[in-house]
Amino acid sequence: MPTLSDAFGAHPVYLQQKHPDFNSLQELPDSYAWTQRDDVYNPCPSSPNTVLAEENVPVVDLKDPNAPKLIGHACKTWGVFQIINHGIPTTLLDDIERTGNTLFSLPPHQKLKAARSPEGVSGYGVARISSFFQKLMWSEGFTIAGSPLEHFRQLWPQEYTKYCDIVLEYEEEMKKLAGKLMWLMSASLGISKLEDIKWAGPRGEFKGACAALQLNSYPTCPDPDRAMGLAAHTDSTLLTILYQNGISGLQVLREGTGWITVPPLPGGLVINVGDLFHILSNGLYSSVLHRAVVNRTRPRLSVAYLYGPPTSVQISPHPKLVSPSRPPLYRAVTWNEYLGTKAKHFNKALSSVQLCVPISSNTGVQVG
Ligand SMILES: C=C1C[C@]23C[C@@]1(O)CC[C@H]2[C@@]12CCC[C@@](C)(C(=O)O1)[C@H]2[C@@H]3C(=O)O
Ligand SMILES: O=C(O)CCC(=O)C(=O)O
Ligand SMILES: [Fe+2]
Repeated sequence: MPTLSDAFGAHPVYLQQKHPDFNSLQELPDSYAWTQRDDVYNPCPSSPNTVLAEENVPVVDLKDPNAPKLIGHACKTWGVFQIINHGIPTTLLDDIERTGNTLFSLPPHQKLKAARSPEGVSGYGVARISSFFQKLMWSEGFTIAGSPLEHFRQLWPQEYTKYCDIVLEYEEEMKKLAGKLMWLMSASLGISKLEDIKWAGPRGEFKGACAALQLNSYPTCPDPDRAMGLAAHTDSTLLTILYQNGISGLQVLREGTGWITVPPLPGGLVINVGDLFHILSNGLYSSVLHRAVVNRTRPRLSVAYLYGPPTSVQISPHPKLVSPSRPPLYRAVTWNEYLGTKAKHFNKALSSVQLCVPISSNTGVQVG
């Protein structure tokens, strides 16, 4: 079976790998100064700025007996929600945060020893989506797909096993949580039997699921209003579980309203609906457009667990969500194929696999 690491072989991304030492800059270099024109994929250019939210991203307590219903409503109306009481130990969240902080605090030459290659997925570098923009983003990232061992050995020749263990434990816990969320989100669409999702396996544990871990660092910025931490995008995943340290920066686009900040909650995790779940739900749940902004005084760190199916499993609109009045809106794709599409078309990837668009929510369709 192909691995996530094979996804970009056909679509290498050549990026400037050398970052300035962010902390030494007193002024924002022009190459990092974004104007509205640079934010080409922002669908909301007339209100590019944050809206003081009258509405907040829903928060769901996983111990609440009403959680399945609340999750369904959040997915349908927002495409994103936060969870609390999810069972991930705070100590593990602290450990992964410390791992990220230690990694990004290493000297630039050390981090570059673990640089991501143009054809690769894993390693240190600028955001993969940078190639779609003229301006640079005020962030650095480290992607882990498969074992982090070789890269971590380069970063920390003495103590790499300690950090590997933390990453492995974090991935294991995230995988279990992602499986639970998959059932909660699917059940809210009426997909709740084991045989409804074949790749979930005989016990419904989604054992073959694939995932990547993305550590994002957003250093303090001398001119945050003109900088961009991570430009607007949707994740290509089924779902993403995002941990943010105590510092704000994540924003989601609320249709008709604008960019809304998702405040970090102590011990909370943000769940994004990704493009593959959008396809699976036949468009009933939309993947959420999100971005990260930066600030002048407090360095921010986020850790995204990007969760998807086994790379060669075809994801298509679920038969239970398809009817004569609502034919399949998307063609079947594997995650690997879709990552390739995303590497080529970026935010137009979803529409590039669209077969037709609904004219209204319940009636007919229009061929796209
Ligand atoms: C599995 C993956 C999803 C991702 C590409 C990747 O191979 C690993 C990094 C992921 C990430 C994180 C930042 C935003 C994003 C769009 C990107 O450029 O790299 C996502 C990718 C994605 O979801 O498509
Ligand atoms: O840093 C954040 O809040 C967002 C990160 C993100 O969107 C990603 O890693 O895909
Ligand atoms: Fe994202």
